[in-house]
Amino acid sequence: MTTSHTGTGDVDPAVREELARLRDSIDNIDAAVVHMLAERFKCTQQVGRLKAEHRLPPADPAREARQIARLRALAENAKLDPAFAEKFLNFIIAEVIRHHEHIADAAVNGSTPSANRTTTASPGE
Ligand SMILES: C=C(O[C@@H]1C=C(C(=O)O)C=C[C@H]1O)C(=O)O
Repeated sequence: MTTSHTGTGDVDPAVREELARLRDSIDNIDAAVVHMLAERFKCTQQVGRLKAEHRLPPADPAREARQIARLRALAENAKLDPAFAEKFLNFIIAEVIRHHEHIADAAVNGSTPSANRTTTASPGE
């Protein structure tokens, strides 16, 4: 395979069709991932509010350890790199904990998060 193409304009039509078919599936999968993540965050926001109401800590490391062990096993069965699965879950959980900290701050201090809160930078920031 050559690497000099800048697009797919000069590629064999059969190859272009196969690429388009695969990219359609990738787009569908990406949409499913976004929708599933949105549903997950709806649930975790509810957990965050419940925790804030009952003065529970934002993070639960024991629960996280169980989730990581479970996800790594699922990834291995699915032939997905378990290290990647763990990194991905940790990335999401870090964002969830950040949300929970905001919800807890808002519960204690009103809707404005406390200015002197000490948190580490979260993914995507
Ligand atoms: C959602 C929770 O809060 C945090 C976020 C988690 C997650 O995103 O799965 C798991 C454990 C907690 O650190 C929870 O305690 O269930």
